[in-house]
Parts: sequence; C-alpha cells; structure tokens
Amino acid sequence: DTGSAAAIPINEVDIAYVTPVTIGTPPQTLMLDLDTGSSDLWVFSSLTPSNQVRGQEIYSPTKSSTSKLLSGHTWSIRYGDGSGSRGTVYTDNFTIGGLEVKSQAVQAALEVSSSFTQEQSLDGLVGLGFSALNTVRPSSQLTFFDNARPNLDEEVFTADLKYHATGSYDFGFIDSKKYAGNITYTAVQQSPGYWTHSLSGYSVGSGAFQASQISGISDTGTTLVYLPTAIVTAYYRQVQGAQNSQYYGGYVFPCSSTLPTFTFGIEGARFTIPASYINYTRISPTSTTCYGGLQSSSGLGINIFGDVALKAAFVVFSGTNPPRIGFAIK
Ligand SMILES: CSC[C@H](NC(=O)[C@H](Cc1ccccc1)OC(=O)N1CCC(N)CC1)C(=O)N[C@@H](CC1CCCCC1)[C@@H](O)COc1ccncc1
Repeated sequence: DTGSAAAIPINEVDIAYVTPVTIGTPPQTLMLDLDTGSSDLWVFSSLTPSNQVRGQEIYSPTKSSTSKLLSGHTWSIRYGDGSGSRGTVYTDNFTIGGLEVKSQAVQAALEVSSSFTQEQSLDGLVGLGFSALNTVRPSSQLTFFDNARPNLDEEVFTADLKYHATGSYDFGFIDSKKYAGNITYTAVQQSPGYWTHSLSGYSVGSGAFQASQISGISDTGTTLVYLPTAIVTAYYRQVQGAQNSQYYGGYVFPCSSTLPTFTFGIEGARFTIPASYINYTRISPTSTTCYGGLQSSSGLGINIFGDVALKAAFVVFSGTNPPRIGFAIK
C-alpha cells in the first residue's frame, strides 16, 4: 500500500503544517499536524469541553460505527513549548491520503492547553516519532506509521514541506519526481524515540564549511531550527543590528537586514537554507523588527532541525532496521 497527502501551512509564516485525515465510519475529516517529534495521535473530540474548542473540527466516536473504547486507558502529553493535552483512547479506522489503518489508537482529548484552543486551524496531531514515546497507559499504542508499516510497499514515509506553499507527505514510496540528484542517508539513533541523527557540519553564507558532528532531531512539528549557541552567534554576527533579545526570547534583527544563507551537511551532501526562510516573521504586524528562524538550543537540551531546515530538502524517514533518514535537494 501507499498513501499521499497535502502538507498545508496553517498561516502566512508556516508556523505549522496540517494534513487532512479521515477517522471512523462514516469518515470524519480532521486537519492534523504530522509530527515526527512526538508519538501520540490525538484529536479534538466530542469529549473536549466546549469552552476549550474554538473552531476546530472534532472527532465524535459515538458517530462512528467502527469506534471502540480502549477501556481503562488514558494519556497525557507535554510538548517542548509547554503546550499539552490529555484524555482517553478509542480505536477506529484511520486514513491518510488513501492509506487506511483499521483499529488505529485515536486519543480523544478531554483537556487541551490554551495554545491549542487558540490554534483553530489545528485539530490535533499525528505522532510519527518512534512508538516508544507514546504516552498511553497502562499499555502504550503504536503510531500510524508502525501500524501501516507491514502493508507498505516500502517501509518509509517522506516529507516535502514547502516555504509559504502546500507540500506533501507520502507513505510507502519515494516519489522520484519530488527531488533532484541522489538521496543522502545517515544513521538514526532511535532512542529515546525521536528521529535523532547528526549533521556533518555547517557554513554561514559563503563562509568555509565547519566540519563537526551535530546531533539533533528532525522534527516536522517544530517550526524553527534550534542549534548550539556557538553556531547561532556565528550566524547572527553576520547580520547588521541583530541581537539576542531576552524580551523576545531569541535573536531579532531589523527586518531590512540582509541575512546570509545557512548550509548544513548530511554526510558528504550540503543543503542550503535560503535567507528568506530565516527571516521568519515580524515580531508584530507593524514592527520593523524581525524574529529569526535559527535560534539557540541552549534552553532545550536538544538540537532541533525543524521546518525551517526540513523545507529546504526532500526528507525520507526510513523505518528499516536499522532506521535511517535521507535528504535530497529539490
Ligand atoms: C522546541 S520544541 C517546540 C515545538 N513547538 C513549536 O515549534 C511551536 C509549534 C506551534 C506553535 C503554535 C501553533 C502551531 C505550532 O512553535 C513555536 O514554539 N514557535 C514558533 C513561532 C515562534 N515565534 C516562536 C516559537 C514543540 O514542542 N513541538 C512539538 C509538536 C508541536 C507542539 C505544539 C503544537 C504543534 C506541534 C514536538 O514536535 C516536539 O516536542 C518536544 C520536543 C522536545 N522535547 C519535548 C517535546
């Protein structure tokens, strides 16, 4: 089997991407954020208090003839940005882009944090990390990818995220029309459950490539790129008027500044993030100060290759044994 679905930016600065999925019988369509940085599939539901729902589509298990309560099971998740949700668990038929998994664990939210309530274009998440990170207790549940894997033509899914445009996620096949040249693969360390791998180094603008192994996670659910402070300061040293603002919680600069590109290495291959991707957003609609798409990871304890980096490449998440991740120019 294979599947293919759109990755649609939810706002004009690509803060996140959502993908249409269907759940249950008859099918209920929700827009979910496919997130390789977590492993819970959870949705706004008929069980979510109405004062926490603001425009989101909801999953109603009672309206689905194929839903089953996974009795006695609960879940609770906290994300890196402090947002979170918790609830109960059903199994139901779940489809992404024509690829169906029967009896997928669908985690119905009983409570969501305010940042989810405020994000009306996001109806929940599909975790595509390793199932070891799943928070359902007493027995953890498998991700959509792990459930689909035995029926896939190839044990892969690919992410083709785009800058200010709709991209795609494919399951079970690698579409050679979506990239140029070769795919460069590198080893993935699957514990504790993220798609963890190393960069072989980086360069700023036309500067020399600095070879160094930088370990981090490729995370479609994280908007920006978070790297070690030494790298980030080297980057912003090239930006007139840049400063690391305590007030704004990161590097900001005059929107009129000229930004250099940022290049990262995967083994021997090189991928360049255009300056426009790093000029992430104005700090407020009328401001002339802009917030950078490259920020320091020092507060996180982990380096994160988020959407700002991933949208510069075609990315193959390979569930083979051992797992690996591939990058290609597009
Ligand atoms: C440094 S992990 C921060 C990261 N969350 C972000 O990237 C959010 C995404 C967002 C925010 C608001 C609306 C829509 C999307 O966006 C920002 O935080 N920003 C973008 C806008 C910018 N101005 C400020 C910074 C994060 O937790 N991701 C998790 C998934 C994410 C949760 C929030 C909803 C969307 C999906 C996940 O993959 C990684 O989980 C962990 C990573 C590390 N240990 C624990 C958990």
